[in-house]
Amino acid sequence: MTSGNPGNQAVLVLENGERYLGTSFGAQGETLGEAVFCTAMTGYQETLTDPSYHRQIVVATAPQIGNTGWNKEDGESREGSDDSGKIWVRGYAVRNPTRRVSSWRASSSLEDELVEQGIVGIAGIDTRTVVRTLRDHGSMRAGIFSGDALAGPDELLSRVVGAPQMAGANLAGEVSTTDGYVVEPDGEPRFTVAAIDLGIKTNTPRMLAQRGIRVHVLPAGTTFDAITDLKPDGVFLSNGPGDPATADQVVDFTREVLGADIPLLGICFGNQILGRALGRNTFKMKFGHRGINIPVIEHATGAVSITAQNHGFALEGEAGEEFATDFGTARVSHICANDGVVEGVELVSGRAFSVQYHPEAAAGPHDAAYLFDKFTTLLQGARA
Ligand SMILES: NC(=O)CC[C@H](N)C(=O)O
Repeated sequence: MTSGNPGNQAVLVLENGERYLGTSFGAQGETLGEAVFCTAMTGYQETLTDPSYHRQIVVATAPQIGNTGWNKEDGESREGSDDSGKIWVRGYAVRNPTRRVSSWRASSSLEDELVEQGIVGIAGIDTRTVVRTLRDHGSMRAGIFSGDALAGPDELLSRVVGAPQMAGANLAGEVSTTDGYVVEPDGEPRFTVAAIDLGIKTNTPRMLAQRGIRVHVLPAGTTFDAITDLKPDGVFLSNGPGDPATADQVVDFTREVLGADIPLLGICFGNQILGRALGRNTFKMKFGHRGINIPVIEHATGAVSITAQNHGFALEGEAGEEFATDFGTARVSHICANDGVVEGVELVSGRAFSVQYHPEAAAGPHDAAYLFDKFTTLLQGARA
């Protein structure tokens, strides 16, 4: 298994007019999205299949990508060709794709999978310079063009600036399950949780099920009345793509959950939703947090977790800040050690909590896995 077509030209065009000439990687054609960078050294399969990356062109800071090929186990999206997960990124920009796959788990190469799923990518560009641009000027719209889509510079730039912005994008409905499904624990279920799929990663229901939870994964747009029929012990709000400021329906839903005193856990988009339900606003970050070694401080204890993250928006707030809500006092529970951005909120009662990072750690460190245990303890306590 080798990466093919190294001779074919491709160009990455940024909204600010910068152009990076490289070779086509994966499918050929045109793709448009928001260019963001991810600093993970491993876990590209999980990154590419994370539905939160919908409409984004990911630039990998790790220079060598593709070493372990593509396998049937690590996909984070349920759909896709065979079981290895649908690729949700809009495009992929890398420095140096590996020429030979080296893993006993690989069923194909990364490039073959990109071709198979029609994902346009680019290789051989100076990704360090692209990342510096995105860091200095912020995430911005971009396009990758190759094959028949290659055209004059002005034409390509006008294609890029004609694409929609990420701010204001309402995307959860585009990635969510339409029918819903159930993930069962191995033994007898101890609890039932209604999980709202705003772009859920496969490992999240898996980690809940490992704790004896029957997980009903439900479409975005599910109403509070619809979940009460399930008599859930708790509600989970998933990660997902797009601008949380557009997610009014699920914010209203969450306020009903909080009003009914049902235990609630949120991850990433789910953290932004809980924050909004508690009366906070979100904002678009300059270039976001995307990687698997981002340090987060728990305000109450000072404990630091190294976390997996992928977000471009955040909640407004300060470390440890307490604020009044319609559901009792809430507080900012976690912040990012790098830049002070809010990384978690909770009701002081303990009934609802959420984090901006990814305890399911796919890929990533397991420092935050205890949060699923904390949720299970909350479900148990709510029954007593
Ligand atoms: N991974 C996520 O859930 C991302 C949430 C949101 N789309 C953001 O970019 O901030």
